[in-house]
Amino acid sequence: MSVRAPSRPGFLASVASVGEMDVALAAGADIVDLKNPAAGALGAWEDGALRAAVARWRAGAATRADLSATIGDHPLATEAICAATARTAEAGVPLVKIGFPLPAEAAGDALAPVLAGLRPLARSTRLIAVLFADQHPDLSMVPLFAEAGFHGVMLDTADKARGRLGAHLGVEALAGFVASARGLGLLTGLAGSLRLEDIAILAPLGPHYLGFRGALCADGRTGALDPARLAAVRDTLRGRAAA
Ligand SMILES: O=C[C@H](O)COP(=O)(O)O
Repeated sequence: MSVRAPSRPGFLASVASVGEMDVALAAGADIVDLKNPAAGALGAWEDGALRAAVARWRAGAATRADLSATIGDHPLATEAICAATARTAEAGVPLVKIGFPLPAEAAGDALAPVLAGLRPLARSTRLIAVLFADQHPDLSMVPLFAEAGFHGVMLDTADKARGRLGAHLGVEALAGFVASARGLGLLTGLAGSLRLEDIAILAPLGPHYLGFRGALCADGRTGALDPARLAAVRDTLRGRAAA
């Protein structure tokens, strides 16, 4: 599966409710990401809300925005990850984001059964692996996700109190991650308490999208979305392309 290289990074906005989904769509987000920030880095929505959001998104099919959802924070255990992924996919979410706590010191063997369990789901739903920059991730494992049929891979941070993406991985490491994932035909994303000023640093690395939550809220990532902040991120991303 190959993913076209971007002329500019797209705008992923994480939203906590159907109302916020509407706000993000109106603001021109490229991917609206259903996530419960109060329940953790990759906090999941309840089934009913997921299905309502999917129905609303489908009804507004004129929008070119894509729809993703996170499955919740889970340990690297096959049963828990596969069940949560299946639940999210069955709700009709087209892009499902799955967190993999993959510290470099962890045995690669721990990943194999999880990927084997997810492989059938990857045939019908676009799966995105999320690695956590603040957990010393083993980025050499990225090809394993491509081999398992994943659509994409992204970096985020697990502990939002421990600084932004750039506090954990330098530009060189991030550039290497993006280049190697793109080379494998994967959709690539970067996130992790990003602020407006991170866009100028990260956009030139060529990720397909940059993901935001905290920077879009007036009172922190568990607060409400602020349309003015959404517009500022959108405009900065677009201005970058025009430059
Ligand atoms: O997927 C993107 C995340 O929701 C980013 O959240 P954050 O900006 O609060 O780290």
